[in-house]
Amino acid sequence: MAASAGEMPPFSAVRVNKPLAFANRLMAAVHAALAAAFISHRALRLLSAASGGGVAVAVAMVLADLTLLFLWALSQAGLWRPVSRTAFPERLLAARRRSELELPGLDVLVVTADPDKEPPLAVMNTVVSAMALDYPGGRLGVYLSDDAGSPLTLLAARRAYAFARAWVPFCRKYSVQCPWPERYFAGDDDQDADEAAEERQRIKKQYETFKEDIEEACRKGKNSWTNEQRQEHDAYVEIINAGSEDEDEDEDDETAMPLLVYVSREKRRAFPHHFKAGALNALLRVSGLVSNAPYVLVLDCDMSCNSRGSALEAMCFHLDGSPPAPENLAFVQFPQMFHNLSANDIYTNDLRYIFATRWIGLDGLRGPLLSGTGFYARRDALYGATPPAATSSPTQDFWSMDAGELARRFGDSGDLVESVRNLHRQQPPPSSETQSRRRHLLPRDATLMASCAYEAGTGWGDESGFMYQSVIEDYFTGYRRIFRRGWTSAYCYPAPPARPPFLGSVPTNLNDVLVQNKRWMSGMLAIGLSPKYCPLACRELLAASVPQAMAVAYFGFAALYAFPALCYATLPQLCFLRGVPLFTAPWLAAAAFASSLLQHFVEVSVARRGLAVRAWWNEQRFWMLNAVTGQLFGCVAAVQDLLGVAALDFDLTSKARDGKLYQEGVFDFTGCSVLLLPATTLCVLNAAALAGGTWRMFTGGGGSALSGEMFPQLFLLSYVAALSYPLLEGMFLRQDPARVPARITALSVALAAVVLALFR
Ligand SMILES: O=c1ccn([C@@H]2O[C@H](COP(=O)(O)OP(=O)(O)O[C@H]3O[C@H](CO)[C@@H](O)[C@H](O)[C@H]3O)[C@@H](O)[C@H]2O)c(=O)[nH]1
Ligand SMILES: [Mn+2]
Repeated sequence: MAASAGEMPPFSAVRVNKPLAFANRLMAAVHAALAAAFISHRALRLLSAASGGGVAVAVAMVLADLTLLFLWALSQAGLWRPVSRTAFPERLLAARRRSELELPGLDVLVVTADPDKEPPLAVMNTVVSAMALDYPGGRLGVYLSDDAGSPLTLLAARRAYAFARAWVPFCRKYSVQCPWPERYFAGDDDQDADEAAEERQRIKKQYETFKEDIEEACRKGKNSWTNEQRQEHDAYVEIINAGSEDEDEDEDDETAMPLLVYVSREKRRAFPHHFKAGALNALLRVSGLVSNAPYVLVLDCDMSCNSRGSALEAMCFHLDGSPPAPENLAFVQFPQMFHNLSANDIYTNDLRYIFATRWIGLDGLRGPLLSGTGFYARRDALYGATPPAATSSPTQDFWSMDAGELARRFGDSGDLVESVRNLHRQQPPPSSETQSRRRHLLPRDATLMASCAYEAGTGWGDESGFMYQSVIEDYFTGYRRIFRRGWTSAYCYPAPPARPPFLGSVPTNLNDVLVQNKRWMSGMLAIGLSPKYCPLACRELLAASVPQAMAVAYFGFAALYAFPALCYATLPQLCFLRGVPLFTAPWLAAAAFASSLLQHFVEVSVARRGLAVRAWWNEQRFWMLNAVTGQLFGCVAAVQDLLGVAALDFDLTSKARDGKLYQEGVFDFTGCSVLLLPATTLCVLNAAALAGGTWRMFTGGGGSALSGEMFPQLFLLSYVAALSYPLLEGMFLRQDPARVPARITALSVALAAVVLALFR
């Protein structure tokens, strides 16, 4: 694991995108100046304004604009210094051939929670894809956590192993690019090698049998594992390799089968299970006992490996001790990309804002935020160590800690404590004897590691492992555990048309999307507003990097967009109806608005490598919709959480829908509930105000009505109406079952009427 010495060429390169950095900074300067002028104008008018209702409206608008400016300013950190990185795995491999370095062990942690919402076949595709990564089999372990403890998933895992015994060698032999069987057999690979044709047919048959078996088992097993059993079950750990035919064969490090371990942690209603973070911590412990690899890859069950190369690419950064690999590197993040995106992505599921823009910018500072899945992290960093003097050398913390302190932090399993200490040592590759022991013998404490009581009174979830205080464990862990302690990260973004390293699935109906956003927003706002954790009050983070603190804070406060959105969706409308102008400097308002639209348009187009009008429009629309739904309810939930009224929940997204309407670019309102109500109500209100106010404006309701001062509002209301057209259509024009539910429409009309009557 020696760092690359002077004569070795670096394993990675980094390039700053200077023209883009310049353009971003220029646009930021222009917008900052315009926004400041606009807000000052408004504030000055306010000072000289008459008293009464007008002042309250003006104060609200100034506060709304200040909130927008604040969030906008925080978001600029992620545009400041965009970079792109390249990894050179062939150099790494060459160094390895010259015995200048060893590849460290790698444990892949996959989590699943519900066999109904997360079909086992898809989960097993993820498992198998990870087993087929291009990495020495003797150093690769895949751990699957099944929070439901479902016998179906266990059975599927055993079948998956049997299939992998054919699949993994096949991928190795023919250097298959796509390790994800379902996609590979659907034709996603340049299946050119004629020599492989025969074997491919044979394995395809095996895959089909495997698939049928699992689907059959799912049909038969439906409803046989009750909700009760999902929430209350014992811990169970099984090394799937044990007892398989390869017992004594392939002990060669390179050609060995990777380890596959099934873990179902104990669940009891009386014990909080901390959702995904709790599952990952159980996996960290079990894997610590079994293989204790110094690096881990975390994967959601719906995010499969789509290329075999990511492991070696990640190691190019981790094992390269000298620049340009970042110093104190804790994790290498790969982008989340998705296999079921629609070309007309009406819910902006592609997460362009994060993975194709901000992470590239943050990579030029101290690295992107931890993003839940698709990252290769150092185990010791996740355990809560402080960075060592030199990258890729082990940290000292756990070595110097006394046994009592280690036991307090990690719990009192002597074996686990020993495994933590061992992280300090430069680990030699496991001998074939250890390997074979691992494959067959479950360590003594493995089941204990997955029990409810094990964490009681320890540092798990706070000082060690993934953090529990937020349902957005990735965001919070990245911020507190990693960046605050001085670690950094790197972003490995294979710009299209390069093969996406991982592909996940997106929710395909509006309600699922909003529920997911509400979870993200509430979880992050609970951190932003927390007196203890607020990123802008975190001295260590600010000392490490102010722009990084800004980026972390941006996400911590993003839900606050709900407030300006609510103001802008009601006040200009009500005032327009009465003929009261709100934008008394029309040109300034227009310029500030235009510069913000332009900046957004440039961002989207740069990410998409071409003028992207439709994607830009989709983002404008979804941003507006989400602000008064996911973000608004996120605010409510975060405040309830902070006040201790109701704890935040992790609503799982369903991965089992076909998403036909989403693919066609049609809004699917099925299952939409009260979460959508503010949006539909405001949409009706805006349409009514637009109609009524325009009528008044042109039929001479008041002498000054036609003066230019009303035009900004006329434009704003028209813009909102155009953006919200799918909602109007869904309420009043569509007849299909996926239209807005009738009771939501009725309620929205009634609520809008009440508001109009009250503030007429
Ligand atoms: O109690 C739980 C809840 C969830 N999960 C797993 O967590 C993963 C993510 O859940 P999913 O429903 O797919 O949520 P998403 O909204 O798609 O996840 C995004 O948001 C999460 C934070 O809310 C991040 O952790 C994820 O990486 C990120 O992809 C899945 O594998 C689940 O099986 C568990 O293991 N146990
Ligand atoms: Mn997901």
